[in-house]
Amino acid sequence: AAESACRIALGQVNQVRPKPPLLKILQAAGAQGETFTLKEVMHYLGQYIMVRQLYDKRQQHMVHCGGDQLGELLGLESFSVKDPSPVYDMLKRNLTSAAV
Ligand SMILES: C[C@@H](c1ccc(Cl)cc1)n1cnc(-c2ccccc2)c1-c1c(C(=O)NCCN2CCN(C3CCCCC3)CC2)[nH]c2cc(Cl)ccc12
Repeated sequence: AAESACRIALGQVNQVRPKPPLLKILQAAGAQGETFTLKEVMHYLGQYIMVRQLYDKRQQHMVHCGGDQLGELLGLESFSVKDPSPVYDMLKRNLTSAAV
């Protein structure tokens, strides 16, 4: 109890550890370190899409990731940011809890 309270105090909880293929993508978007909050993972994935210009300039909610490492991880050619489920499924496969 004391230790978990300490972790909460230090903001250690809800950190996740991306697996290597996902970590590489986050680092390409400027991420430092090996554990992140889910919010940070989403931020860096968004940055990655922007930097790699993977979003459709005309339909800006569409992401065309076929041929990119992101598409490999998602197992998709394209997806809409309006339907985050494929991204959450990918994160379930590529994040481990860093709590321990
Ligand atoms: C709600 C949020 C979201 C977040 C998670 C999910 Cl699974 C879906 C949706 N979202 C809404 N549009 C986007 C987006 C759209 C196009 C290009 C880049 C990001 C995002 C994404 C963010 C993000 O951190 N978003 C901050 C504000 N965004 C507004 C859109 N802005 C751009 C839109 C295209 C034109 C340039 C600005 C960038 C900042 N992170 C993501 C990561 C992925 Cl795997 C997919 C999409 C996003």
